[in-house]
Amino acid sequence: MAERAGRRCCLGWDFSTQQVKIVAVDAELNVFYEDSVHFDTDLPEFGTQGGVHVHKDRLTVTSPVLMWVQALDLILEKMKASGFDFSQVLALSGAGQQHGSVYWKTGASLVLSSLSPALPLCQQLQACFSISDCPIWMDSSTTAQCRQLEAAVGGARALSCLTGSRAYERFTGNQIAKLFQQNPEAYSNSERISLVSSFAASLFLGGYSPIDYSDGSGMNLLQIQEKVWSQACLGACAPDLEEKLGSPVPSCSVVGAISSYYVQRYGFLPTCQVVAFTGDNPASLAGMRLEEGDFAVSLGTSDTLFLWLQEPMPALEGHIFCNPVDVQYYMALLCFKNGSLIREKIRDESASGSWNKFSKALQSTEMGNNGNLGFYFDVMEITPEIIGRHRFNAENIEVSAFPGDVEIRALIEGQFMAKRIHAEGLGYRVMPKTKILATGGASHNKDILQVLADVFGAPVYVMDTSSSACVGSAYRAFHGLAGGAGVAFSEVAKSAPRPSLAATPSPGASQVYEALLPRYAELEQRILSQARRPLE
Ligand SMILES: Nc1ncnc2c1ncn2[C@@H]1O[C@H](COP(=O)(O)OP(=O)(O)O)[C@@H](O)[C@H]1O
Ligand SMILES: O=C(CO)[C@@H](O)[C@H](O)COP(=O)(O)O
Repeated sequence: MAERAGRRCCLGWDFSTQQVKIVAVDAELNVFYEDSVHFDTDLPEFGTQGGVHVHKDRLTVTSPVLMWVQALDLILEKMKASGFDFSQVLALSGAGQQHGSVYWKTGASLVLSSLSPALPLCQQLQACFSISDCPIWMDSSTTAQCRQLEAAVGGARALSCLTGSRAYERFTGNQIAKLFQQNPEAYSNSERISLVSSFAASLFLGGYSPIDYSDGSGMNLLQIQEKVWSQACLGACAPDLEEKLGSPVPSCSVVGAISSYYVQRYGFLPTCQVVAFTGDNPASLAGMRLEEGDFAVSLGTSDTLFLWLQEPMPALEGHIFCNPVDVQYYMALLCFKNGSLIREKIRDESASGSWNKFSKALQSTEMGNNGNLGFYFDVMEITPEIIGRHRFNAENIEVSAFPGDVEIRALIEGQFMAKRIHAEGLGYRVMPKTKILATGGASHNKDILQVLADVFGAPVYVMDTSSSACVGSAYRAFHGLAGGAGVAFSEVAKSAPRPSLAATPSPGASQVYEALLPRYAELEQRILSQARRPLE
């Protein structure tokens, strides 16, 4: 997309699972530049599928750290080639896929702070990481470490009250504990441990960026009320961890000025400020300017559902994070691992790989799918912990297959019923004024959004760009620049374009789903109890 000269702007980055994306947002909060680098297709030499490597045990999932570095080189070169005027950038911020961790080798900070503008980052940072493949949010290999952490702090509920979540396999503290137990040398050779978000900020700073409170809440290490690392959790995970993490900071903090590397190589001004990076879901909350009572549904690689919370309500399911735009508040989040990738698989199997045909199947089938329901968890789901595909006919009898169109509707209805049931299980209710704000790649698909509106019985809104994490990051950069905590984020973002209406509930939807939702919940329980039985 061509740059328009002379626009003062902030940049918003997103280092997500499948790609690195960027937007430039001008002072009137209009997006005027968008770009992305897709890991699988633009950097095939790393051999990722969906941006990740799934290991032989099917539980360990990693991404190469140098792929993220090279993606940044590539996207900056693309911007430069398009004539983007970096001297107009006042500040930048960004987001990262949550929970993933990067291990900087002893001595790396020296390399980071003395980068030569003549060379790309990836050439200079090659030897800077004590492990080349970083654990990411899809990893579920740390069950033993989760149980150890919960035991150390008095159980799952105690951990949830302290850190906002019971122990989850993908949460960074448990991943660090696994690294320390299995590869103590790599752990002790790491002078700093970053989240993907703070790692990306560090690349821009030319020095280590602190972890922000909101993304830091996804580690099982941060006391979300006091906003300090929990000594009990640190101690249970690995020795000397506090110094490797650095102190956490409010999400709206300016963490420094951009490194001279970017000034000399790309023409940024040395005054360009870097505002703390955060998690992609918190950044989306900022981008969608979520209000209390609204539900946000992100349909990216993962599906997530999140909302703004006044008070933390820790539970044994779901997560409470510190709020990324107002340090007094919180956000609740549910994560569903089988999101876009299973939609793609069913599209390939039942709609010849075409989103168009997938949509036609949704259009040609009835709400409620004549009573046919499905659960599609090709990888171990997070919410709830189920694996496998399970299909039921209107008599609740498990069947082995559905016709293609029925399969597609069963998948999409099932995905949204699960979201509503689990959100309601935590006490969050759809009210008459509830809006659903949808984002992520699949929010391009109006027919998927129609099912979302029908299942929730609420209107669905979308932003002009499906990359609300990038847009939210740019808004957060303006917020940090304006003074951060001393200024209301809503004031800074007030002129931002409003989301537009994409779908309203169809007539009769509430009757159909009021009948179907309890059935879905019962069948989910049935699958869960069958899965548990062999262990008992
Ligand atoms: N028209 C569409 N209908 C449904 N899903 C789509 C459509 N276009 C893109 N997607 C999905 O969007 C996903 C990428 O979403 P995105 O939010 O960019 O991911 P992430 O930020 O996790 O890298 C792809 O995996 C793809 O399945
Ligand atoms: O694990 C979570 C949230 O807890 C995921 O939502 C990750 O943050 C990945 O995000 P996407 O790349 O799917 O947007």
